[in-house]
Formats: sequence, structure tokens, C-alpha cells
Amino acid sequence: MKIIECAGLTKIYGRKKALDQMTFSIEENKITGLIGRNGAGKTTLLKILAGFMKETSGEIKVFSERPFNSLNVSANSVFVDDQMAFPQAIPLGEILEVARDFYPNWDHSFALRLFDYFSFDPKDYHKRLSKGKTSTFNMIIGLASHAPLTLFDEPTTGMDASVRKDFYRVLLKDYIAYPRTMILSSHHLDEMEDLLEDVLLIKNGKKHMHMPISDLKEWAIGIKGPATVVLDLINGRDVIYKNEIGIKTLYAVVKNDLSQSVLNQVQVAGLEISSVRSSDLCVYLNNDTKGGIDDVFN
Ligand SMILES: Nc1ncnc2c1ncn2[C@@H]1O[C@H](COP(=O)(O)OP(=O)(O)OP(=O)(O)O)[C@@H](O)[C@H]1O
Repeated sequence: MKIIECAGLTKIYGRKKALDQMTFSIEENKITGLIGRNGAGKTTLLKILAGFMKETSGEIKVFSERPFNSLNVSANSVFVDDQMAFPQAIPLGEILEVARDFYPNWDHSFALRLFDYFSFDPKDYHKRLSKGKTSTFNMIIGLASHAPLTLFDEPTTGMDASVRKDFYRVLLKDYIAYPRTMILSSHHLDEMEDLLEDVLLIKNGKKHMHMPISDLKEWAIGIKGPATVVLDLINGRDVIYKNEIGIKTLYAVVKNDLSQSVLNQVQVAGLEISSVRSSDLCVYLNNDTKGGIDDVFN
């Protein structure tokens, strides 16, 4: 069953088109990584899905309803980011109590166990928490709510490496016990790659790619060898990434659709063929230039 359906979804702020004709759908009980560079439109998309913001045009359905101002969508979703607002005068322990009344599927004992594990003081206040502790507390709310649609916008902002590791682990274990539809936004795939079933890559407000992570892993290949031979081979192909290694060696990434005869040519020429890590591929696909930052020096 489709939980999210977007057709031609567009959001314009003044003169800025933040989302541009996005068409995609997301199935129930999947974890999707929403990947894009700064300003790609990730937060805008998540806020529209959560019903916090109105789309400018296009169609959007969440649980078969337009999310803006929908009670059904707000009762069945949670949106977690580092701006999450909580009443300033209420201590953390009481915020958990309020959350218990607010979220229909709230798992209070899970929330308390996480609260203790991460050493929160029930008498402390949200506005006094450090950046990493704020994200950790918000993550507890996001996970313990067990909302059928759980949206995390850059959830690990400010968390140190060990908390980030704990976060991904607890998220996966909890998801296995209580499957639900989750979207996690990030600039890069590295750390969350193993959690994801699908990846939705957005670039300049447009859908660039939406596919299972297993397909993404096979989508491109890297070719390395003498520059002239590699250049000859990739001539006329859509080159995703190109990097000079030393003076005469070139590494190029192209779509993994080489015919057997081309692969034979590669073998005869002694070129190195390798798979491309999906996190690297997302970085290359998000770049506006083929050589990344090196192009600044050309
Ligand atoms: N309230 C606003 N008014 C005007 N422009 C906005 C507003 N909010 C976002 N934008 C612009 O819309 C575009 C998309 O912003 P958005 O915050 O959705 O991107 P993002 O992918 O979440 O970025 P980041 O990874 O840096 O958080 C950006 O160019 C941003 O400057």
C-alpha cells in the first residue's frame, strides 16, 4: 500500500523554487533515505509531507489525504528535526508524559529506557540541552511515538560518533519490532546506508533518482587505467565522475550498462573495473561538476 503519493509537487518561496515537479510514491513500512545537498529541498519536502506547510502546486497524498491541516496526518505522523519546539517551562520528564498523551502509539517504557541510557535528567529543560543532546532527546520522541509515518530531518545533527551509532542501531531494532514508514534525510549515505531499503535523491528541488538501495549499489561502475585508454572508452557515455590520479591515470564512473564486447575490450586493455559505493555515487550524482572540488583548480 502506498503511504505517500506525490505528482508534480512544487513549492515556491517568493522567487525560489524549492521543489520542482516532484513525482514519486512511497510504500508502507519502508525506510527511505532522502539524500541531497544543502538547499536541495529536503526539509521543504518533509514539512509538506508532515502537513506543516502548504504545497504551491501539484498533488500530494499522505494516508490518501492532502496533509496540510489534516488531523489524520498529524495524528499518525511525527516530524523530528533540531528545531522541534517543546514548551519551555516544562522539564524533560514531563515532556515525556505530555508525549504519552499526545501520540496514540507512544511506548513509554521504551522512552524511559532510552532517557536513562542517554543519561538525561528529568528535571532538566529542553532549551538548556547541548546541540547533540537536543538531537538525542528529539530522537527519543521520534522513536517512542511509533508513528506510522516517522520523518527524521538530519536526525544526527551534533551527535557524537558513538551516539550516532547507537541511534542507527536502536532505530533499526525498533523498526524491526514495529515496522512503519520512515524517511530519514541526510546529506550523505555513509552511516545509514545499511538501514535503508530505498533512496530518494533530490537535486535542486527535483527528483534525481528513487530506487532500492540494492539497485543503487549496482547502478554504476568505476573504470581505472591509463588516461588515454579510459577516455577513449568513456567517449560518448554519460560520465558521472572523473578523477585524474597522478599524471597519466584516470578513474571514471559510468552507468553500469557496458555491453559484453566493451567489457572484453576493458579486459584486454588491462583496465581496472570496480563497484562504486552507493554513498560515493550519491556524492558524484549530487555534484554539479564531474570532477568535484578539483574542478576549481582547472
Ligand atoms: N522560508 C523560506 N523562504 C525562502 N526560501 C526558502 C525558505 N525555506 C527554504 N528556502 C529555500 O528553499 C531551498 C530548499 O531549502 P530546504 O531547507 O528545503 O533545503 P534542504 O535540502 O533541507 O537544505 P539543508 O540540507 O541545508 O538543510 C533553499 O534554496 C532555501 O534557501
